[in-house]
Amino acid sequence: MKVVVDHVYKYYEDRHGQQVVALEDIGLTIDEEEFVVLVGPSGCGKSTLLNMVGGLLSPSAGRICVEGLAEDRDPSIGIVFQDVGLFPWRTVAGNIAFGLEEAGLDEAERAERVQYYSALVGLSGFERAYPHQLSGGMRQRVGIARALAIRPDLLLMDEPFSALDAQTRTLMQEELLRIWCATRLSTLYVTHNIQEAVYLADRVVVLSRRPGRIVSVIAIDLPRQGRDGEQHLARFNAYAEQIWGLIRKDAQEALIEGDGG
Ligand SMILES: Nc1ncnc2c1ncn2[C@@H]1O[C@H](COP(=O)(O)OP(=O)(O)OP(=O)(O)O)[C@@H](O)[C@H]1O
Repeated sequence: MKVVVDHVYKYYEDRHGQQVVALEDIGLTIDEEEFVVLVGPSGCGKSTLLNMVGGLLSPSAGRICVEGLAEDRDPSIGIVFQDVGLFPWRTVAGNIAFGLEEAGLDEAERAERVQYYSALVGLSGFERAYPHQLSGGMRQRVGIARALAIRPDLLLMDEPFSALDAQTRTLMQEELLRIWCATRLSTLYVTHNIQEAVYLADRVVVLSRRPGRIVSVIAIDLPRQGRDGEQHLARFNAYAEQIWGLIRKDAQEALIEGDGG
């Protein structure tokens, strides 16, 4: 499935009732089996754009549509947020099965999917554990399994690893890449972290400070496996520097003026 974001604007009202332009004239596609990463300074509208693609917010102007769905139906969308929002009273299996119950799958099919997706995210053996018994990285794995278990047409991830410590984060990026290669879902991923963007993306979309506009779209022409290894280090770093060069001034200004709050 392909997502087309066509001349999209988003306006908010600030606390004085003034109209604020959060996003301006956004044009973007997420192709079939493509991993697109959004980066930009704090408050540039990354989450707003992701939420609009996910249908949680409406554009103020412009349109977002999908192409290439086999049947005439609304797309199904899996979402993973930074705060994974597991139900504390449900086990890992119960959390993964939640969307499947909503979708009316019978018990046998639910059990099969729970088993498959627990294994895919590396949680086999933890199906009966409760969220409080898991580490932060494991909770994110549950969130990913829950999002994938509904077999979505599109995967949206909003800073899913930003609350994790640096080492766990690195491991989870590797895990995500492995999982993504197994599913190859069209994915939109938001992050502040430029290394993470270069590591994961087919294309990195750089947004400017408010009003958020697309400053640049950078195709990462590196192999998926071993992308950050010795062999590709110089090019990996060159991409990261290029992106940081595009964001740096805006990020400094956002820091001083306190955007995003
Ligand atoms: N409900 C709202 N009402 C008013 N303004 C809002 C609302 N939601 C977001 N904004 C403003 O719109 C802009 C974009 O917010 P958004 O959260 O999408 O940015 P972001 O790039 O995801 O930020 P961050 O990187 O800090 O998470 C910000 O200036 C924010 O303050």
